Amino acid sequence: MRVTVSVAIAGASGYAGGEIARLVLAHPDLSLGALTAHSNAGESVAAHQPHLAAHPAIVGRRFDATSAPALAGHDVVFLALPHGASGAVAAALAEVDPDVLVLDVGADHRLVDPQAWRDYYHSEHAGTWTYGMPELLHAGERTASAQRALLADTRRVAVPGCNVTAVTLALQPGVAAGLVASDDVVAVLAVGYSGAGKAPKTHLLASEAHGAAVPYGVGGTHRHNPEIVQNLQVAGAQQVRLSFTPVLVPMSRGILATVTAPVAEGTTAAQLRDAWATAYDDEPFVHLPPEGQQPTSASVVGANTVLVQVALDERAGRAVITCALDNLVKGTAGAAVQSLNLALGLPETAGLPLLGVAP
Ligand SMILES: NC(=O)C1=CN([C@@H]2O[C@H](COP(=O)(O)OP(=O)(O)OC[C@H]3O[C@@H](n4cnc5c(N)ncnc54)[C@H](OP(=O)(O)O)[C@@H]3O)[C@@H](O)[C@H]2O)C=CC1
Ligand SMILES: CC(=O)N[C@@H](CCC(=O)OP(=O)(O)O)C(=O)O
Repeated sequence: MRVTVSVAIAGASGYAGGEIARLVLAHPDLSLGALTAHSNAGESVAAHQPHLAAHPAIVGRRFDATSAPALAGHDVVFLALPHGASGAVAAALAEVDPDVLVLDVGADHRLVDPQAWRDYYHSEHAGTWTYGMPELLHAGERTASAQRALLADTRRVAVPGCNVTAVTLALQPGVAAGLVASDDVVAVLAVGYSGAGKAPKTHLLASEAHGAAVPYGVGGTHRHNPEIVQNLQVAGAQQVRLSFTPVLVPMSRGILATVTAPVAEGTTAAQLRDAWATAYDDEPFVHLPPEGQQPTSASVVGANTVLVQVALDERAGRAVITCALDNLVKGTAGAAVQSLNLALGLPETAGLPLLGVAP
C-alpha cells in the first residue's frame, strides 16, 4: 500500500516556496500540509501563487504565520526563507518534532567552514547539514554515489544555491578526471530574475532591467563563491582559484553558465567528452547533448533537467563548459524534492519533471 507523506512549506508565499508546492502537488507520494508566510500570513494562497490556484488543495486556503507549532506534525518540512531566518525556525522545530525531515533551500546550512559563512553572510553560522546535490562527485569517484548514500541516511538537507549547482555540475567531471586545472576557473552566468526572490530590490526595477544585462556580485564578492569552492574540493580539487560573475538578463527563470578552465597539454576533445559522459550518462537529470549542440536556458524551463556541454578551445588551451538549468527547479525546488526522495527511500525521480516547456 502506498503511504502518503505529509509536507509543510515555510515561506510558501515566495518563488521558491511556490515552486516546491507545485512539485509537491504533482508528486505521487506527497500531500500538501501547512503553508506558512511572513508579511503575507493570513492572505489567500491563490492570490500569491496564482499558477497553483486551480488545485483543490489550494482553493480557499490562507497562509499561516511561520512558527514551529504551525509547521509541526508533518513528515517533511521545507524551509524557503531568506538567509539567516531558517536557523532559528529549524532549531525551534527540532524541539517539538526532532525526527521530521527538514530541507532548507536557503543558504544557512550549506557551508562546512563557519568562517566562510561569517565572511560572506556576516552573521553567526547555523551549522552544516547534508548537502542536497545527489550528483556531487566525491574525490576518487567518476560517477556519483557517496553523496546519494549520505542523503539516504539524513533528516537534515541543505539544498544548494542555484548558481552553485550550475557551476559545480559544469566543472566537476573534469576535476574528478584530473583533466582541468582548478586553480584558474572562470565562470560567467546569465541568470534570470526569479533567482532574486519576490522581495523588491532597487537593482531589479522592471523599467531598468527590461532589455538590459546587469552584472552583480562582481569581484569575488558573491556569496556563492565559497560554496562552489567547497564543492570542487569535495570533487577532489587540491587548490581552487575561482572567478565567478553572475549577470542578470531579462528572463524570468533560468541560468546559462559558461565555465572555463585550463586543460593539460595534449588533452583531446574526445578525452573531455569521455570524462563528462562517464560522470553523467547514468544520471537521471543531467544530460549531455550531442556534440556541438549547445544548451539553452529555455530548453529546461519547468524541468529538473540540467544540460551540460563540453568543448575544447585548443588555441586557449581551455575546456569550455556550458550548463543550463531552471533556477527554481533543479536550482531549488527540484533538487529539494530529489533529496527528499532519497532521504525517504522513494524512487529518486518520483514526481520530478524531466521535460521542459517550449517554446
Ligand atoms: N529564487 C531562487 O531561484 C532561489 C532561491 N533560493 C533560496 O530560497 C529562499 C527563498 O527565496 P525566494 O523564494 O526566492 O524568496 P522570496 O522573497 O520570493 O520569498 C521569501 C519567503 O520568505 C518569507 N519571509 C520573508 N522575510 C521573512 C522573515 N524575516 N522570516 C520568515 N520568513 C520570511 C516570505 O514571506 P512573505 O511573502 O509573507 O513576506 C516569503 O514566503 C532564499 O533563502 C533563497 O536564497 C535558493 C535557490 C534559488
Ligand atoms: C538573480 C539572483 O539574485 N540570484 C540569486 C541566487 C539565488 C540562490 O541561488 O539562492 P541562495 O541565495 O539561496 O544561494 C543570487 O545570485 O544571489
